Amino acid sequence: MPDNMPEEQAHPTRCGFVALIGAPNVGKSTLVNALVGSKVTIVSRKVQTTRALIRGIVVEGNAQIVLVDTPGIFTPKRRLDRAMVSTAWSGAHDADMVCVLLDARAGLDEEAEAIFTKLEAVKHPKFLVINKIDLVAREKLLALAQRANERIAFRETFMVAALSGDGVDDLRRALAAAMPEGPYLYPEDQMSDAPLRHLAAEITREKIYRNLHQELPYQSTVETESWKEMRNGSVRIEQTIFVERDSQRKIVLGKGGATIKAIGADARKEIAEIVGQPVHLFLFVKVRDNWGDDPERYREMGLEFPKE
Ligand SMILES: Nc1nc2c(ncn2[C@@H]2O[C@H](COP(=O)(O)OP(=O)(O)OP(=O)(O)O)[C@@H](O)[C@H]2O)c(=O)[nH]1
Repeated sequence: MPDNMPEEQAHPTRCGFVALIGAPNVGKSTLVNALVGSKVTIVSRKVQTTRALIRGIVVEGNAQIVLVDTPGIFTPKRRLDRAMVSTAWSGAHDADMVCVLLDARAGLDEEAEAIFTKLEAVKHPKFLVINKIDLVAREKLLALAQRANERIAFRETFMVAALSGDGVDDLRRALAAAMPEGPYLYPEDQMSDAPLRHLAAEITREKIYRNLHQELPYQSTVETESWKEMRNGSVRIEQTIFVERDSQRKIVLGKGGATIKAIGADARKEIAEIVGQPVHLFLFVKVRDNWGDDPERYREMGLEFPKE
């Protein structure tokens, strides 16, 4: 580049927020991972695993795209579920644009219809992303894209398979081009602004699901209580797993502590990979009654506490 042409003038940077909206299990977390190219949020076969807004940050060309990975939007029953839903929708209103995800196989089912109805009030530019195209025949995809576009005026429609990365590059480029001009909001090498403590807690939570399958559905939460950098370059992390009943505590501990040991070993390995230093992980299991009604737990998860 010639000296008399500063880079900013030749290529003004772009930066903006993209809210991902979709029914549970549509593949939002997988898509964030595919767009970012590194693991930032948890992928699970079980629905509703994303409790807080975790952002992935993508740099594409001269644009920084901040992805707001919204929790599954569904009919809220419990108080915690209502908090997730309202956080998700406020994310949509705050963003520069909205990516609406549809599961190619599920199509415009009841859940998708409910989301589309709510989307009518969201004025931001919208992309339609039909995911899991590997599972459905082409003609069906085209018909689905057409029907969805008759309901909502999408700016563009993308067909992707987030799991294999098919179509993801096109989507990333289009998102970059759609971002408003402006300076980067995050350092260029940052992939996620989720604090490491929170990420570490999410990793342990994922390992609990992995190790316990159906035994302990959605009644546990994990908090990182302490994070100490040691002089020898390792980090000492203490986490508490909160459950609702003593019977659940016993399940998490397992016979002779076997289950908690396995959870700890899995989590420690993955956290160490992410922080790039040796990790000593200490897990505690505590019973807390009705944590689902405790405002403090919501704040720690980055959610607003719903009034009713
Ligand atoms: N076949 C196929 N499966 C996919 C694809 N993308 C995601 N999945 C699977 O769909 C399931 C749900 O994916 P997630 O990324 O956890 O879904 P989510 O929308 O983030 O779910 P919540 O966090 O619960 O809202 C996982 O088993 C993924 O492996 C895809 O392109 N093709």
